Amino acid sequence: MIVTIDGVAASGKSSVSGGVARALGVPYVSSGLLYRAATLLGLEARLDLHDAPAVLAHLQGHPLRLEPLAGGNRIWQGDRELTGELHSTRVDAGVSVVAALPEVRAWVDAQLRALPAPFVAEGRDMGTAVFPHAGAKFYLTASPRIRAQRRAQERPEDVPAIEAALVRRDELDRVQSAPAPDAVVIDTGPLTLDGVIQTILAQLPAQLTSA
Ligand SMILES: Nc1ncnc2c1ncn2[C@@H]1O[C@H](COP(=O)(O)OP(=O)(O)O)[C@@H](O)[C@H]1O
Ligand SMILES: Nc1ccn([C@@H]2O[C@H](COP(=O)(O)OP(=O)(O)O)[C@@H](O)[C@H]2O)c(=O)n1
Repeated sequence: MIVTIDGVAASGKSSVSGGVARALGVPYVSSGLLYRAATLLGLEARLDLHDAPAVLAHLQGHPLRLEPLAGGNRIWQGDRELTGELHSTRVDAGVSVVAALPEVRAWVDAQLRALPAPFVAEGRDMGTAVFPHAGAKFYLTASPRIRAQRRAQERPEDVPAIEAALVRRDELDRVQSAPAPDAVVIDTGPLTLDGVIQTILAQLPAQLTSA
């Protein structure tokens, strides 16, 4: 059983996926961490992030391991844990460039498809490209201002700067970030985190919640 939760930047995907996954007793899978880790490695190696062969060769030489736990995902390169370094402003600024490289997307998709189900998968294209046969699909939205206000709790910049960066990233991510035709779209703006989680749980097919 796979449930997909896609959506725009800072719409609540990872917090909501964690809550849904805990309620179902399964792990969640944060696909964005793989793109973020690929970006961090590329920045550290001073690669041109537009250079697909260079980024891919570097990834193949420095394999990443995603640990999809219900309580929060962790990601490793060899013995080094990268998780705490992935939500910086510099990774935010570079990640959409790396995520636009088809070779990197194919590499990430292969990592994700190798994970053992059941799980909740969150990202941009979980319900469209990666797991089109998922048992239930959701897509989260909220206005840029609300998302920036939420993210301001986690970043040093002020709300207008965060909002501008989110809008720019939404634009760069637009190609791979569209709701699946069979996804339920949820505007999280007027809802609490728990409200979003309960909305999703209430819409899951009975066979998923009893599995
Ligand atoms: N519906 C909501 N109401 C209030 N805060 C929320 C809601 N959803 C998410 N948040 C908060 O917004 C921030 C961004 O959420 P996060 O799960 O990291 O989003 P994403 O994975 O889409 O980037 C977190 O601080 C989270 O607690
Ligand atoms: N399935 C995915 C997940 C993330 N991404 C890319 O990775 C970036 C970071 O995604 P994320 O989900 O960790 O971060 P937020 O957008 O939630 O801040 C996105 O801006 C996309 O460029 C993607 O292209 N496809």
